[in-house]
Amino acid sequence: MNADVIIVGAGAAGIAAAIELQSTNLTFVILEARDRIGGRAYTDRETFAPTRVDLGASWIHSYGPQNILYSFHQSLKSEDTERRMRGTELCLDYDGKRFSHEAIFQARDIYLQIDEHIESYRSSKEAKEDQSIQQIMQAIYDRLVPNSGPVKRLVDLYLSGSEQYDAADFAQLSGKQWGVGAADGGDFWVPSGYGNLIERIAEKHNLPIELNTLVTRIDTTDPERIEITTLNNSSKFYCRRVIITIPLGCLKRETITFQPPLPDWKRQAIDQMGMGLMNKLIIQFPVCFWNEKVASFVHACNERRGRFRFALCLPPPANILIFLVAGSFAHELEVLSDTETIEQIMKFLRQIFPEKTIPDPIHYRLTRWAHDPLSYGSYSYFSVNTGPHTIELLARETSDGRVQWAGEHANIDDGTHQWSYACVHSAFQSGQRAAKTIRSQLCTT
Ligand SMILES: Cc1cc2nc3c(=O)[nH]c(=O)nc-3n(C[C@H](O)[C@H](O)[C@H](O)COP(=O)(O)OP(=O)(O)OC[C@H]3O[C@@H](n4cnc5c(N)ncnc54)[C@H](O)[C@@H]3O)c2cc1C
Repeated sequence: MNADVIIVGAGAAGIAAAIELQSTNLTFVILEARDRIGGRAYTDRETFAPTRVDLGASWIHSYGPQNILYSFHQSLKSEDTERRMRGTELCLDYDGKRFSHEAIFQARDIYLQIDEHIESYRSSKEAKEDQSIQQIMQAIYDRLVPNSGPVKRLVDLYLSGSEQYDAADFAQLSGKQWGVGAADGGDFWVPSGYGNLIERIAEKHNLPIELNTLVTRIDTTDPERIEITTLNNSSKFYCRRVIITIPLGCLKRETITFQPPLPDWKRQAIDQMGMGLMNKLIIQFPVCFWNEKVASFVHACNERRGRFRFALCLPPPANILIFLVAGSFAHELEVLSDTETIEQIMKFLRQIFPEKTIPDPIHYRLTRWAHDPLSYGSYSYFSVNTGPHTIELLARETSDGRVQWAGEHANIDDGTHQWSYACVHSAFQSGQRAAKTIRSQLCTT
């Protein structure tokens, strides 16, 4: 098959690139390995029906009229009643009790001092060498945080919020990039599912997508045409330009062979940028044994930061708890069986709700994004010695501009406050940018 442009991957980046190409007279097709579109934005409609639950992205970050995905949501939202996640957030100690005001006050103060310390390292010109957040904060942490007790647990809880957001541990995260790329604005929970929204955007545009088509090789040796080999059909695809949107985790594992091999600078950027892990443990109960006005809870623990630290609570009739686990703890859980993980969660729930009789779950779904061969992780993070310059390399074209790169990890910093990475709208923006470049290369008007 021949096309002017082939887009590899039908996640947010691939779909955005295709929509952009529709305004040209170029022929194009998206090749997608899965039997569905959306990639890491995927809504499970079956397990908890009629409730829909996102297994990947669920919030439009920095939402508002400037965010194209929020604009799409507003124009397509017939089935959504607009709402953010409302309700209270509970903050629970390891045994389910509330913290005293005094402990909260003290812990906040210490947390702000640690945060300020990392921030001053980040902005100081002397800090030429990058270090992990763990290294930067160790001394001040040891000095300010008590060895045990509620204040320590609370400080750990506050700190682990950043680890959860970045889907990696402080020992891996770059101190120089602390807070970089976290665009302003609130988070909007897409009630009918972020994956569902992406599907509806694609449907509305009636995009040409070949599902179940795993790309294995991209050959740019011939200057006239690029040859694309797929696993499941003997015929090859030929094109003038290709846009690669497969996840950073797949690029790290070299799931596609490039001929000629990728230049060293590209390979190094792929190797250096971090691929984080965030998993969702979604559990449905026959009854709502928690206060149904509670929208989420955070939990402090004794042993180590960031275990079952955060759960979203969907009220009746859904009766669903969604735990978000990240970093090394998420990796540890991925290798356990479902039964072992559910046992851990039930033990945990019985510990924090000791006065309740908690029934066994009726349905559950546990994601394993690190073992998914079409993502190998959840989303990118700045590891030590990486930064926006690494994203610029990840996004930079190869093969004389015939190969364009997009995806959540390849959204170039445009110098505005709107810039972001590692999220659905960064993927979308990167796809638009790649397609615009091809339009400027191949179209005269
Ligand atoms: C648990 C979790 C929670 C998240 N929460 C949020 C959130 O609340 N808000 C937010 O904005 N972001 C969130 N994210 C991140 C967000 O989901 C991603 O940044 C975004 O969806 C990435 O889009 P993409 O197009 O770059 O990649 P993908 O969506 O991964 O698309 C790439 C596509 O390429 C396909 N592919 C891979 N290899 C091949 C191949 N060889 N041949 C053909 N096709 C291939 C894949 O199947 C996939 O469909 C979350 C992610 C996870 C996992």
